[in-house]
Amino acid sequence: MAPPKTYGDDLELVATIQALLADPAQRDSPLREPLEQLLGHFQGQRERLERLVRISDGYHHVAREQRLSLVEQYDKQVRRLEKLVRISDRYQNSLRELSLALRDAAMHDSLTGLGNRRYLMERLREENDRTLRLGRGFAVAIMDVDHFKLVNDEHGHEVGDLVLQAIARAVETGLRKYDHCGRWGGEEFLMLLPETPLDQALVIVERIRHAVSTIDRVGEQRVALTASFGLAEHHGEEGFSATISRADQALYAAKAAGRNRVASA
Ligand SMILES: Nc1nc2c(ncn2[C@@H]2O[C@H](COP(=O)(O)OP(=O)(O)OP(=O)(O)O)[C@@H](O)[C@H]2O)c(=O)[nH]1
Repeated sequence: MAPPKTYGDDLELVATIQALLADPAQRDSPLREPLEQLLGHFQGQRERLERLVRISDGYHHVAREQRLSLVEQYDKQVRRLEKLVRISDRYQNSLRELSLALRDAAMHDSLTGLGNRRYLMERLREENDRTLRLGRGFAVAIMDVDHFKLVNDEHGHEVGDLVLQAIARAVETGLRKYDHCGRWGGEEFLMLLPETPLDQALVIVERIRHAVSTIDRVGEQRVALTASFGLAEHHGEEGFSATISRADQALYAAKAAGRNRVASA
């Protein structure tokens, strides 16, 4: 089988025809006219082919430009996205910090820095769940400053505030590191002693009662302070509200019995 014709073969043929037409010996040849037509046809084809090549080159050029600009656009978008991610990360971090600060503020008493009632309720729920799971009880003590109204009346509200802060420090210092304490309201504080039977809790609460009674000065002001305590041990079979009620009743009993003492229920 003959090999396929190439463009080079065609050029050779064109050169042969041109040589024939240029040959003076062939001037009167009867083939001259068809050869001239063939040459014209070849030249027409060649021009068409060159036009096609130019168009194709142009098309490739445009496609290449478009491809480059697409790559650039893509890179730009990626950089923009990376920037957005960085901004969003920073934004989320500050939101997280803000929400932690808000949570902290919502859980703490601003005067004493201790946990507030909401904080204490969370700890009570946790300890209550632990008791239900593991069967270990906990003790609750409620402390109320004795005749605190007199402190305010005699020394003013500001000194009253300082007294509450000093008492908060005495309570914190007297507790173990795994105990919880907070301001239950006004001049009342609540202590939560995990996994502590009543007799052990009594020793700890007595220590705090004594510490409060030794506060004799806040700032420049001399003061005489005592506090009364109601203590109750929580058992799995009762809700923690019932334990708090019992501690409250014991506190009233301590007040009624003359204050500056611990009563247990
Ligand atoms: N300075 C100050 N006083 C407070 C604060 N919260 C409550 N109090 C005061 O605490 C006093 C509590 O008085 P009472 O409930 O009558 O009790 P008490 O004088 O402590 O007497 P007993 O509890 O019976 O020993 C009130 O005068 C309140 O105004 C506070 O944040 N700062």
